[in-house]
This record gives sequence, structure tokens and C-alpha cells, in this order.
Amino acid sequence: MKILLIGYGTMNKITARLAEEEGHEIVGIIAGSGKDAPYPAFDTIDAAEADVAIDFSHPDLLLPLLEDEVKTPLVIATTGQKEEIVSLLKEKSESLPVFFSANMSYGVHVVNTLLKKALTMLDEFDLEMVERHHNKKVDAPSGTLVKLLDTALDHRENSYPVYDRSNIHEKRKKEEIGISAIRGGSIVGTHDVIFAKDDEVIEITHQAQSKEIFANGALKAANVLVNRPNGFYDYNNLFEER
Ligand SMILES: NC(=O)C1=CN([C@@H]2O[C@H](COP(=O)(O)OP(=O)(O)OC[C@H]3O[C@@H](n4cnc5c(N)ncnc54)[C@H](OP(=O)(O)O)[C@@H]3O)[C@@H](O)[C@H]2O)C=CC1
Ligand SMILES: O=C(O)C1=N[C@H](C(=O)O)C[C@H](O)C1
Repeated sequence: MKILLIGYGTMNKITARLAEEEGHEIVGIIAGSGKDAPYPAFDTIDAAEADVAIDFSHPDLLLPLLEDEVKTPLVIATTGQKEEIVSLLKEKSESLPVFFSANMSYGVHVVNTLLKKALTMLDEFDLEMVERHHNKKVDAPSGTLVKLLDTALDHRENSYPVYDRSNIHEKRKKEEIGISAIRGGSIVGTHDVIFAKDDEVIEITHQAQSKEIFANGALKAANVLVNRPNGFYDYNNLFEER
């Protein structure tokens, strides 16, 4: 594949390395500063050269691009401002194949599927979610946690998230879904979904042990996406034959 990178920070440097090891070509980058990039800047290449664009960037970089004319199939990984990003991507998907996932690890898709099942069976349990990431992450809670929370809100009637208990001076309510974000060191990314009732706790955990799993996930998604008809894809439908 000929790949255009959107963002050239920690993640897309890894994507570029893995892509080249697999024989793909990076034809250009759209980046904030990107001064140290060994690839041509987007405005110096013919955009039609790229088969697919892979984004790991920031909403401030991505959103204006999506409002513009984009003609390349898109694999989008940026988190934060999910509603704005997804709404623009759905418009784009009328004329392009578009894949979006707040977590490119297929394992997190499995966790979300397990969570849906658990929610149908663990109605009496209190629900809390905790995510942990490195100290360079700029958004909180993580995009993955927002996705897991959305799943829980869809399944638990009248439930609502509680992000901060510091000003709450009463007992936890059943409908609460407590959300906690931890930032420190080089933690790659861990998500815990905790179901608790008297005398019993069930936890579903996903622990990313390298950033390569996200870059590999994006590359695998791109490989499939380039042969898909126009439309909006995530891990629920990317691998389905139409
Ligand atoms: N879906 C998934 O599986 C994963 C998603 N992510 C998400 O990908 C994104 C990027 O992660 P990561 O590579 O670690 O982040 P970095 O901070 O290392 O890189 C961010 C990139 O976006 C650019 N950027 C940042 N802020 C701005 C801005 N205000 N205006 C223009 N450009 C900007 C940076 O440009 P500059 O060079 O100037 O700094 C850089 O190119 C994050 O949203 C993260 O949450 C990360 C891992 C996995
Ligand atoms: O910024 C990161 O590093 C990550 N971001 C994604 C998120 O916000 O969920 C995915 C992964 O957890 C790593």
C-alpha cells in the first residue's frame, strides 16, 4: 500500500517503521510540526498517490482536514472529541471507505463484546471503569474508555457517568458508572471494567503491552479497508463480506 500519514508523533513513527518493514511505502505526511520527518509533506505530493491515509494525531489537526475535500480511504485512530470526529467521518463515508476505532487492538473489540454480554447478566452489580495511560496522553478519559462507557450506557437504563467524586458527600447510587483516569510514566494503556456487589467482584481487563499492537491493528485494518466499498466501518463490520 501507498500510505499517507496524518500525524507524525509517537504512534505514526511506529506505524511508518512497521509499514516499511512489511513492504508498504509512506508517500507523505500531514503533521503538526513534523520537522524531523524523512517523508515529503502532503502539500508537495499528489494526494492521489496514496491508497489509504492512517491517522494518529490530534482533533485540532484532524477535524479541519475532515472538513476539507479528502479523497483517500481513511483509517482514523485519534481520540478526544469523538462526536465531532465520528459525525464528519460518517459524512465522508458516503464517498469513501472509512474505518474508525478508538482502540486499534482487536483485543479491545473482544473486551467490548464480552462487556455487552456481562451487562445482560450482571444487572445487580455496581459498575466502575478505570483506565491507565502514560504521562504524555492529552485526553481523558481515553477514547477506549468512552467507547466502553457508551456500551454500558446503552445497556443500563437510567445510568450515568460520574467522573469526579470529590464534591459528592453521599453514598454511591446504583445508576452511577464511576470513571477514573490514571496517568503516569510509560504505561501503554490498561482498561479495567469492574463489576462489584456484596462479597463478589468480577473484572474484565485489557492490558496493552506495546504501542505496536495499535500500529499493527491500523495497518491490518487499512489492508482490508482499501478493498471495501464506501461506508463507515469499525471492528463490528470491517471483516464481514457484503
Ligand atoms: N485508536 C488507537 O488505537 C490509538 C489511538 N491513539 C491516539 O492517537 C493520537 C496520537 O497519539 P500519539 O502519536 O501518541 O501522540 P503524539 O502527541 O506523539 O503525536 C500527535 C501528533 O499530532 C500532532 N498534533 C498534536 N497537537 C496538535 C495541534 N494542536 N495541532 C496540530 N497538530 C497537532 C503532533 O504534531 P507535532 O509534531 O507538532 O507535535 C503529532 O504529529 C492520540 O489521540 C491518541 O489518543 C494512540 C494510540 C492508539
Ligand atoms: O494515547 C494513547 O496512548 C492511547 N489512546 C487510545 C485511547 O485513548 O483509548 C488507545 C490506547 O489506549 C492508547
